[in-house]
Amino acid sequence: MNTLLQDAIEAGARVGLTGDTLVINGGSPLEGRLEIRGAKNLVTKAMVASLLGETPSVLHNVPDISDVRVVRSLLEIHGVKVTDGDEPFTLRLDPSGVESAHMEEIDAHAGSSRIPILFCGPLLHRLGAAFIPDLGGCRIGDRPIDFHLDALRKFGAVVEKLPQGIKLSAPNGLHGTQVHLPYPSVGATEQVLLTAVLADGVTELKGAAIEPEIMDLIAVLQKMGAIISYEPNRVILIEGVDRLQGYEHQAIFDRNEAASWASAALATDGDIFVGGAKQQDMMTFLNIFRKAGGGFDIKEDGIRFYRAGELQPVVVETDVHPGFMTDWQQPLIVALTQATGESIVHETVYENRFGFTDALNTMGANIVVHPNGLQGYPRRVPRRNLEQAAVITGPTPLHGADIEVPDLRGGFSHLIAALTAEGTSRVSNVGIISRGYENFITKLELLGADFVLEA
Ligand SMILES: CC(=O)N[C@H]1[C@@H](OP(=O)(O)OP(=O)(O)OC[C@H]2O[C@@H](n3ccc(=O)[nH]c3=O)[C@H](O)[C@@H]2O)O[C@H](CO)[C@@H](O)[C@@H]1O
Ligand SMILES: C=C(OP(=O)(O)O)C(=O)O
Repeated sequence: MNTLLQDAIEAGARVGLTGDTLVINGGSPLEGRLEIRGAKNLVTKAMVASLLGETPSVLHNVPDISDVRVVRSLLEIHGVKVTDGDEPFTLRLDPSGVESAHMEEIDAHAGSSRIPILFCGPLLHRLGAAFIPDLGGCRIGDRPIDFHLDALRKFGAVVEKLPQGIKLSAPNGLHGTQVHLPYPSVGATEQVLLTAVLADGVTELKGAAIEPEIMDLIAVLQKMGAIISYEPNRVILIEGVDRLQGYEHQAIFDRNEAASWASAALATDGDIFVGGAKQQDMMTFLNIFRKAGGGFDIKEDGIRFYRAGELQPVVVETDVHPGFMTDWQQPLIVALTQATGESIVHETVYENRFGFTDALNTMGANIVVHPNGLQGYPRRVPRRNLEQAAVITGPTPLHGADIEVPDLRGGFSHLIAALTAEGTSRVSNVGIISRGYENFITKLELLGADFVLEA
């Protein structure tokens, strides 16, 4: 690939363009070394937390992904001065000039990400009012925000639903409260944390999500002066304080990106060293990866992933932490199409997260999706009404096809499928992948992938 073309693709990825098509010649292993940076699912939230401080914050290990650019822009229209730090991959966020944004500027962010909902608490504390545009993020289910709004009302917020979003005010301030989440929602837990830290009094959150990215957000908030304790059985206690300062923090690595490249090594019979990956937060993934025939070497500075033998079928149930994360199943399923026997993936977190398998079937895979889940199978995770299951029967050689990226993780799995398949594939809409995978085009090139960009 020539340099101009490379620059063009990277520029496209930087602005989050969605129209690009990669023409991929598959069938060769991905081999080499790449570095990953901070987690999309922490960095964006830590950026929002900067709104709560009275002094500037400094965030290290920030990836160049489009979700970060969306949050940066939202912070900027609210008067936060966001500048590149002195070191690479560092942002300095100065909230001293926070102000109400103009409606049309906020509107421009409608549908771009799910993070705007987390501006509620911080903006209510800083300005007494907030307007949140309609949310974006991956279309993988209904993705309601009822837990968020119920919790905000308990703190004393008044919520008004408008056609373009929601309007919030807190005429009597925000007060500590008791919240019991019906399901350990990541976003709703973060909503409670970001609201409770400056609320008047103590908040008890039951049924909290405890993903590593949430623990890292708690670390950020503690650095700012918050008092948060994590009790047994998913209970978090937050003692509200009067003021918070800025933080300096190194974001936790992106375990979703690490798991994606690991699955790419497994599917293509490759060998990939993922610099920055850490064992501790990937243990559940590593167990399944090993059972599926993957090998890994844990090093101080990252993890090497490869095939250790014949691929084996596995049964996986996605779950909240410390379970197998829903964002890991799509890339892994591509590898499972090459395993001998029947694998089953029970998707218990979202109700519509197997749409990407249609494209895999057109490439020769044998994947049957059961929209209401599979009854009668022994299960570790209690069944939820929204559950789906995919049965993957392999091995099935994959062949090239024209496919369109539907969402972030499904999109990455399409890339892996095209790289695994014999022949040529046209993968369109790849810009979406830049929401969560920094410079994925450069990384593919580093790993020896054979592809060109079709304008
Ligand atoms: C930006 C970010 O961090 N995204 C992650 C976050 O998404 P997100 O925070 O949106 O996911 P949640 O944990 O909130 O959602 C989990 C489940 O709870 C339901 N729910 C959630 C909120 C609510 O008010 N009502 C409700 O019913 C959802 O529809 C879903 O079925 O956690 C997910 C689960 O680990 C990951 O897949 C996403 O990558
Ligand atoms: C579902 C995801 O992200 P978001 O919540 O930002 O849509 C994801 O990262 O796979």
